Amino acid sequence: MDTNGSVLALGSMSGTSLDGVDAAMLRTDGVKIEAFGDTKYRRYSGGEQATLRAALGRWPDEDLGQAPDVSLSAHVELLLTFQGAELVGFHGQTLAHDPQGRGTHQMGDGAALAQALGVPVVWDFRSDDVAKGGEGAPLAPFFHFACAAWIGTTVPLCFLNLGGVGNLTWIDPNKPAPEVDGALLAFDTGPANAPINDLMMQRRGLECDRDGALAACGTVLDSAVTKFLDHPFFRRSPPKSLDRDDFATALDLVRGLSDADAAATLTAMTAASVKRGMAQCPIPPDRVLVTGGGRRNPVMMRMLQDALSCPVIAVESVGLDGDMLEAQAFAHLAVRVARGLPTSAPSTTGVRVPVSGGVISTP
Ligand SMILES: Nc1ncnc2c1ncn2[C@@H]1O[C@H](COP(=O)(O)OP(=O)(O)OP(=O)(O)O)[C@@H](O)[C@H]1O
Ligand SMILES: CC(=O)N[C@H]1[C@@H]2OC[C@@H](O2)[C@@H](O)[C@@H]1O[C@H](C)C(=O)O
Repeated sequence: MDTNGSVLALGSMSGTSLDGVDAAMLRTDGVKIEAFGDTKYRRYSGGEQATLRAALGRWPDEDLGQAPDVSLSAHVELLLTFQGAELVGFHGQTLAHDPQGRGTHQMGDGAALAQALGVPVVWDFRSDDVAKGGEGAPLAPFFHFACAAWIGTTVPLCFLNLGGVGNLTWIDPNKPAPEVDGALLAFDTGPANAPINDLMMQRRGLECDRDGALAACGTVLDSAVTKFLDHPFFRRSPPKSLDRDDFATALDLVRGLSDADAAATLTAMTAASVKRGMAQCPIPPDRVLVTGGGRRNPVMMRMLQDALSCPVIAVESVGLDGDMLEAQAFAHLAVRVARGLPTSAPSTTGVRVPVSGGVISTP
């Protein structure tokens, strides 16, 4: 720990798209971002991805096959390549998420990781929040609040993460802390890339609609988008969260369409769900800063810009790294947990009171 209380933390994230592990160093006291550090990515092989995919939807008391070993060894391999970390934030792999039912399951043994790395590890970030009545997600918003301070904004803005699932954070940067009433509103917006990836895999054996190339050739079936928006999720008030496959019905709505029309329609569904979410923000944001893989899809970005009435731009425009923001978030959150600071609040997860989630394991 530095004399000013800041910690060199290493965060890691294995997201719902199951493509690999992101890791990033961050110097922070859990409040202020002092400096961004090294980032690295470790892709899952096809075989590893298939093992993880086979475990999706399973709970800790169910047979997870080789998935825990695959995930842990990928994390150890990647995280050992970093030097100087004083604390690790380990998100793990979400396999199942049902906050109003069975809870939330981020596969990963933080105690074993601490042993392997020889560094304290903060993990299981979401369970406490769920136990106290929260959605357990999204958790990046407390880091988004620190990012808003880092970029020096004085007007409300939004971060939009377009991963497998989409999530939106509205921020009033003039509030003194993220847990204060009115500082944040955060929630999952709907599916983002997951249904598009599933379509591409089913119809073409491809991982994703790279650069929106297929969607760009298609025509949106508006009636399918309207039916999609009929889902009860869109009538719920935020905060609210989703499991990766909660919107499997989206694929049914495009079943009869050509590949290109189906890709275009699923992409339009993502934009339409963000538009719905934006209407739930307290006041319109100055701009929407987009992070996550979806910002690389120009068709998705164009549809979003057409749907929203403020600039929609990638986070790179303000000097942030849209591939690593979630890994950085779990570095930041790890330091908050170590310092006993909250990581979620009623306005981000619906938890009854602000909660400092997470378990700390020492080597
Ligand atoms: N060039 C691209 N063109 C189109 N889509 C892309 C491109 N690059 C990435 N993507 C999409 O982004 C996805 C990966 O996004 P990201 O890494 O943000 O997801 P994640 O972190 O796994 O998910 P989540 O945030 O839901 O946990 C890919 O699966 C793909 O669908
Ligand atoms: C349960 C879970 O892992 N949710 C993820 C998922 O991926 C995006 C969205 O759904 C978000 O709610 C969350 O991840 C980010 C990192 C978060 O907690 O902020």
